[in-house]
Amino acid sequence: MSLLAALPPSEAYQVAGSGALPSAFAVSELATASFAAVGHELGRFMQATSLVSLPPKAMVDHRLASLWFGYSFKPEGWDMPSLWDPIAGDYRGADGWIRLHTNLPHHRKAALKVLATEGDRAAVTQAIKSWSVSNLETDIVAQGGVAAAMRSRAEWLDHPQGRAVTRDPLIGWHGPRRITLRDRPQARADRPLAGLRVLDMTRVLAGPVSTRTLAGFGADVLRIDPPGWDEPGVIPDISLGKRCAYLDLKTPAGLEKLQELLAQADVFVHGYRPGALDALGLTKEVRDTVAPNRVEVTLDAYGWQGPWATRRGFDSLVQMSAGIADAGRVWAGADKPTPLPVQALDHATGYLMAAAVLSALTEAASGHSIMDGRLSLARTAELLASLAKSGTGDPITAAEPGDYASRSEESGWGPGKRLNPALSVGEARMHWPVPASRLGTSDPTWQTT
Ligand SMILES: CC(C)(COP(=O)(O)OP(=O)(O)OC[C@H]1O[C@@H](n2cnc3c(N)ncnc32)[C@H](O)[C@@H]1OP(=O)(O)O)[C@@H](O)C(=O)NCCC(=O)NCCSC(=O)C(=O)O
Repeated sequence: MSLLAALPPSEAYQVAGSGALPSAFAVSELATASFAAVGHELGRFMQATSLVSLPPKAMVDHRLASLWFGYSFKPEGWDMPSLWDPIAGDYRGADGWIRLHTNLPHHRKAALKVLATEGDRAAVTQAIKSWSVSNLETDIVAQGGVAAAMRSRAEWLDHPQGRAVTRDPLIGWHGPRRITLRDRPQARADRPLAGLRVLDMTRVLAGPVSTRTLAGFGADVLRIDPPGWDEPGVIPDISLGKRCAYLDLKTPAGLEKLQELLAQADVFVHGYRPGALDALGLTKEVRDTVAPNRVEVTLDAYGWQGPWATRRGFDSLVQMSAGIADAGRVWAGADKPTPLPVQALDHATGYLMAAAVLSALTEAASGHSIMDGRLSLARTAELLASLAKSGTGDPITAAEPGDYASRSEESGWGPGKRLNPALSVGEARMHWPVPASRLGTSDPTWQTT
């Protein structure tokens, strides 16, 4: 059994272009290598499913790969909503810095409750001044909120959770199973994932990047969210190529419908913290019973062992915890947290999740048993920290008109331009006939038969 364990060696793929996102870390190198991981695994899958006789070499456009780690969509004649809630951000406490993540209403409520303020930014700044940042982090997390104190790399590597993360493999594979893949007569060398049904229960950026990637090679992706859920700052970017439906899994009818969809899915990708799916009635036993032939890949924020294994989290918080924002501060000569220029932990984890799905599909197509794959933002941070910067060429700062497709995309909000794809694998070039659409706008049904 050889399930994906690491980034592919550089001789396994071709790269065009040069440049680097300005950073203390090898962000552009990570971007190119994580696209390459998808391409490499897709090539192997194409061979395993007899779409090609030999795996074609992946071709990654280095500049575009870096740009896709930022925003892929540029609205024409309208503005994207802000990515951040007005209170989200970095604050100085009595003994250091802390970041609050308040984009989701229940996370905002938890933070404001601990700070005992109704809260505009000025009131929150004032309230945090007297707090020890690690006490504040503990109290907000205890209320079901999300926040992270800034730690140095050395502090993180000495922290019980930092130590636990370094014991996690890049992709943890668990629970060997044998599965039988469905025939997909639609699949072709230029659209290798056509007909592949991917059930997507991921949120914000990391998980949704993985399913956007699979859709880019033809997969039928159906995203499920709780009724009313929205992430306005990111959905136009990451709902590309997907259909999005609401289902209330706390009702018997919603749960039954979800199980029906899962039973028909080839792939299940989710970003529910350890235990969160179980609480909704979708335990591993239920998933194995309902959908024994699925491939399953998931992510969490802080890793799969250690005291923070079930902690809620986002890229910008993991950057604070894991010493990335502090190393950026030192590199930039700044007096405040300095994060990566893009949310690289999310994006790299997303592409690696897509590569993990393809790796498991290849094993299954080759008649081997598979396992469920687990990734985390914190483990991806360790991968980033281990990469050397090799960047030559001009800094990659912002996308230019030539980086975008010439034709506009009619998204669910209005027209816009999408970045040109960064990856091709033989005849297969990423593209998305389905434009970005709002959450909850499709029926919870599969498009492909
Ligand atoms: C994404 C999260 C932070 C979201 O946090 P929360 O909304 O607080 O998560 P929870 O799972 O606890 O869900 C909150 C509640 O919603 C309920 N819930 C969830 N889905 C449903 C549906 N479909 N129907 C009904 N109810 C639902 C769930 O049971 C909980 O109920 P109650 O228990 O009754 O309240 C977390 O899930 C997480 O850390 N996931 C792992 C890492 C990850 O994916 N992070 C986002 C990507 S990082 C990223 O993209 C970025 O940084 O940007």
